[in-house]
Amino acid sequence: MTLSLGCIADDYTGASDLANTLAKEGLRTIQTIGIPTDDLALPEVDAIVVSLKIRSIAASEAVERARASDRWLRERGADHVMYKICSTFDSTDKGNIGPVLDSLRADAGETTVLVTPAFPQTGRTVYQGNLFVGAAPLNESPLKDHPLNPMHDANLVRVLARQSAAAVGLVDLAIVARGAEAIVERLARLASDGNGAAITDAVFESDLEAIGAAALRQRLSIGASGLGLGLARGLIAAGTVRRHQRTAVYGKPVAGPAAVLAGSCSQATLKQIANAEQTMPVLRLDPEKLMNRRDEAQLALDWAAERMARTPVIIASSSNPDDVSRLQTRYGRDAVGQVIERSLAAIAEGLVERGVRRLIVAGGETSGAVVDRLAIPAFQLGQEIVAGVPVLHSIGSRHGDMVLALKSGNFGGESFFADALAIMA
Ligand SMILES: Nc1ncnc2c1ncn2[C@@H]1O[C@H](COP(=O)(O)OP(=O)(O)O)[C@@H](O)[C@H]1O
Ligand SMILES: O=C(O)[C@@H](O)C(=O)COP(=O)(O)O
Repeated sequence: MTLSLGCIADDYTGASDLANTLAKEGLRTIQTIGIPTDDLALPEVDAIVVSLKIRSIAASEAVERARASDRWLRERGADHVMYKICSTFDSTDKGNIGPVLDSLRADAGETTVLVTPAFPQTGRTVYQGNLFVGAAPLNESPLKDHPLNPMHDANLVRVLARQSAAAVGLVDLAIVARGAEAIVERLARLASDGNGAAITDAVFESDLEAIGAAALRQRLSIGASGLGLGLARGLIAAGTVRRHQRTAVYGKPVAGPAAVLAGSCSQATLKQIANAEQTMPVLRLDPEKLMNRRDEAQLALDWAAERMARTPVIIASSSNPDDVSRLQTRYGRDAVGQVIERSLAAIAEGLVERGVRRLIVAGGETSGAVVDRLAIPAFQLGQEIVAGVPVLHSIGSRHGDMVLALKSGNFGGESFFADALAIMA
């Protein structure tokens, strides 16, 4: 297999979002969980998205895993590697976007790396280096209350400069609007001024096409699904890849009960849970008890077992920002995140042992914990449910065929869970 595009995603929902975009644009794409083992049979593809869970771990470890994935992808022919970050630039002043960028840039021998989290389909746009979520600047959006990486600054030139060892410049919209050559010239100028990265404005798909064409002149780029769209269109326009009709895998219907697990505390997910509560049973886990009682997961499984032969069930730890911050003050941010992720992963395993084969997970870190516990090695792309969230068909799962949807906390409308379950039926 010779890859035309290699991708490394810093979380699993982000990986499925990017893989969905690449597949929609005509690239044969699969999502792997980490670097696949040699014995995993993979179909012939144009692009692989290696999913890592490195958004909120120690920067040194994130760097090590990203570099290993980069080497693996390049050994399989990928000339260009895209590092997929969140469209809301989820990170802290310690990283991990900056440290990973610095190390992948050095490995690729690049001077100034193009960076853009724009994803207009989901309302993420960048202007003068400032990230907007819909109409709100990032720091006024619900991301200001994220449990692990609250975002308090919309100016990404500043945000990235705090994380990266190198200086950070800007390719503004006026330059992007002039097309790929103008972007390349601006990057060269930024390089000669000593910048290691360039936040790049983008508002419309045409901006992303110019950005994709410019990025392909280099060996590395960093961004969200919008950049993936630009790279895919650039590869096809250049004749490097033949556009394949999107062949969403429909597969054999997967029988058995369906369940939803939610660990995201985003406003979108909170609304989706409230909406679903009108039509299906929802168990709201008590986060305080999860922190203290070992049998909480077992109680949740008993609750689910009584219901799931008749109806899909939802089990959620999600709380509003005030409750999240109270719990974190008491137990510490990292401890809370890890304990709750572990509990939801244990519940996922118990549900699958009891026959669940269709599973929706809300939350990136939560999805990582669940998929790791289920030890699913890779996914083929199925139908798109909403922008950024595809149906995923397991490859090589020890539980037999499974169908999953890994939903970014922030994605999807209020009826997402019912809509997704209908498509996954
Ligand atoms: N009630 C809660 N209080 C505090 N933290 C929580 C609660 N429920 C879940 N969490 C943690 O919040 C984090 C949510 O992150 P994630 O799953 O990535 O969601 P999102 O996609 O919205 O970013 C996880 O680490 C999860 O364990
Ligand atoms: O780019 C995005 O917004 C998503 O693909 C993404 O990375 C999701 O992260 P979570 O919100 O943590 O699920």
